Amino acid sequence: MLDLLIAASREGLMTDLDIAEEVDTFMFEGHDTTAMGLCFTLALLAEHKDIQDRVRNEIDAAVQKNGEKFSMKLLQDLPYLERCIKEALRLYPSVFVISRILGDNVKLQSYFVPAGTMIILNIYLAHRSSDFWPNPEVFDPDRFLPDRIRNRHPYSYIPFSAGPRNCIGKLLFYYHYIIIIIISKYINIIIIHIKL
Ligand code: HEM
Repeated sequence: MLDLLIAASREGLMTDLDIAEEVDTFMFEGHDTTAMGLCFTLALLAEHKDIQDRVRNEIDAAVQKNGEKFSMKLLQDLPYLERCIKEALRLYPSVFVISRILGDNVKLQSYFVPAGTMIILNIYLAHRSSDFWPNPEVFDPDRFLPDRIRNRHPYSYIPFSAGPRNCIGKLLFYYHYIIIIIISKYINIIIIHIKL
């Protein structure tokens, strides 16, 4: 990736500042988000032993079904784990606020918001709003069962933002998580409370 950016700069297509901004985007949008989300997912599994056991059983069954081979097919055959990851990102969205500057005037119910206004979108609050989520504070992966998401507001769950500038890494992160959780299946995930 860096090689491509440097090659583009040699052709005069990018400045050093452009390259620094791209590196910054990938370090923070790509690395920090994934690392934080994974920590929260593992912490939630540690706190909910019953759910952790169900994940472990699902992985065991899928590994056996796939002839003990670790393949893309195996990674796509773990619907309960997928729901756990989605639910962890609902409770702890790694990017909890985003902002936009309005290009046009917007009418929001009785509010008129003029072009040029900076809008702050609080993803954390949307994900914990009881308008969209019954018992919003509870870790319940089955909220993401197909028949329970069918009528959900399309913007009530936006850990990867939405629209043209949404996250380009939203599938890549998923496979990182699954692989790490499959590996950690072989250990018991527990939380150690350290008193400082
Ligand atoms: C749990 C993991 C991740 C979360 C929660 C996440 C979340 C987000 C969010 C909310 C945005 C939109 C920011 C905005 O609208 O202002 C975004 C953008 C972006 N993400 Fe991710 N991300 C994750 C993983 C990744 C990974 C693994 C990569 C890279 C491989 C990545 C690369 C990017 C890039 C380049 C953008 C900017 C897209 C643009 O501005 O057009 N993200 N991400």
